[in-house]
Amino acid sequence: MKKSVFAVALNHRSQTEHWNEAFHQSPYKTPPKTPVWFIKPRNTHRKMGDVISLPEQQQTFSGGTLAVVMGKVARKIRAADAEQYIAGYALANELSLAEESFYRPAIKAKCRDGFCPMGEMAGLKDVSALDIVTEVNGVVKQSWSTSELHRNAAELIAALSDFATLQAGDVILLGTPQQRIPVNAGDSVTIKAQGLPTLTNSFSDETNVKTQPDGHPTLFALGLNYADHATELDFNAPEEPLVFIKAPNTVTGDNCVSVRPDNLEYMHYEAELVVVIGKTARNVKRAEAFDYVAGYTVCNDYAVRDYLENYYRPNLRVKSRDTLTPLLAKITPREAIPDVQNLQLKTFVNGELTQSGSTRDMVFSVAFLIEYLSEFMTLQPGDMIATGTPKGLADVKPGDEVVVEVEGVGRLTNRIVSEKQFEENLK
Ligand SMILES: O=C(O)C/C(=C\C=C(/O)C(=O)O)C(=O)O
Ligand SMILES: [Mg+2]
Repeated sequence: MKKSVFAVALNHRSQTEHWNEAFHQSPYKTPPKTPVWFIKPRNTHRKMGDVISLPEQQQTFSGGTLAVVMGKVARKIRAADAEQYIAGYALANELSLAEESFYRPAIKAKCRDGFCPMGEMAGLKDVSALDIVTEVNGVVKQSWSTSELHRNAAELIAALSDFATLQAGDVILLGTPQQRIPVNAGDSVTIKAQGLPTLTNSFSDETNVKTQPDGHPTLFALGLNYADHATELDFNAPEEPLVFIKAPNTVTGDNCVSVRPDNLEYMHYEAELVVVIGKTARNVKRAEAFDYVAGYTVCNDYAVRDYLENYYRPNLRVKSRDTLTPLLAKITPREAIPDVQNLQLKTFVNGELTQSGSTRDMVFSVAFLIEYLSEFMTLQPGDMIATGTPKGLADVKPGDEVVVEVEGVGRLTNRIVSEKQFEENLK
């Protein structure tokens, strides 16, 4: 599996029914209006037959589901046309710790090593009422039907491809019921559905069960990792890192354009230092963290604030839109930066300084973040961590030139264009 795996929370009726009351109260206040997307990054990917290592002292739950596999590039596809973009379907297991909150579907619960095995793909004509059956050690523990989903595969493709270009081989997991199945060391879990190759994986409590995952490097990003920025947004600084993942479709390069969707109130830049991982990191202690760093680069983590849905942020619609993460390709080697916690960050819009801060003010340092992430997942060479942005956000408009820079690391320039300009250039 080389491509992106997108997943959607709260797409099964039993889940929205279960959470309905809570979603009308604080902190949610209102149920989500658009799909609550998340990503299963490459460290989670496994195949049929792989042994999956379970986290210690925390219950893991199986979530048998259907995966739709894209057959060609899909951009702004209508649900009625989605069928022709589908290569086929596969069974998958969206493994998770207990789902306790839908404030950024938590990577700590969903993105552990091995938490997304997937079976072989097959072509199926009609998946509108497909029974997805989960067996544990040969005993049926769950059976649910895709007819119980809020949005079907075509509707999810339309919603996602509206802002994220999908590639052939990209996958969308269609969701799981509220009731998940506990799995324990020694269990063998099989997911079945008529017409699809069965998916079986066994589970172990040995921590050294490894396979070599392939796939896109993961781009982690930190929310509110500078206390002054959190204050600017009327938030308290987080007590634990707020990590989200950005999909490859959002990444663009130096001197490229970024598209500001039409009819918006507020889209802002975010200058960020990006850490590039140089070697496989698991259970790394803070004191050794820099041994695992290849170097540093710079990104601009644009966000469309109009699309933040109250408490469910940041869904991919806000932070993972096509072209909204310019990233400098040049990596400054670790050795060239003696103190990464003392670098100036700046943003200039049309030549005027609008954002200025120092990596000194990070809430969670680079070393802390590597220790934190590698405690529950394997970081691999090429993975990156965008470490958050300081205070000083401002709206950007079509025609603006935006430059973000990190002292000693690099400078990244891009220009904002309207949707109309962008679409015309594509013709
Ligand atoms: O913008 C917000 O409200 C907070 C946030 C993300 C923040 C960053 O990307 C950052 O601080 O660099 C979010 O998505 O909720
Ligand atoms: Mg950011």
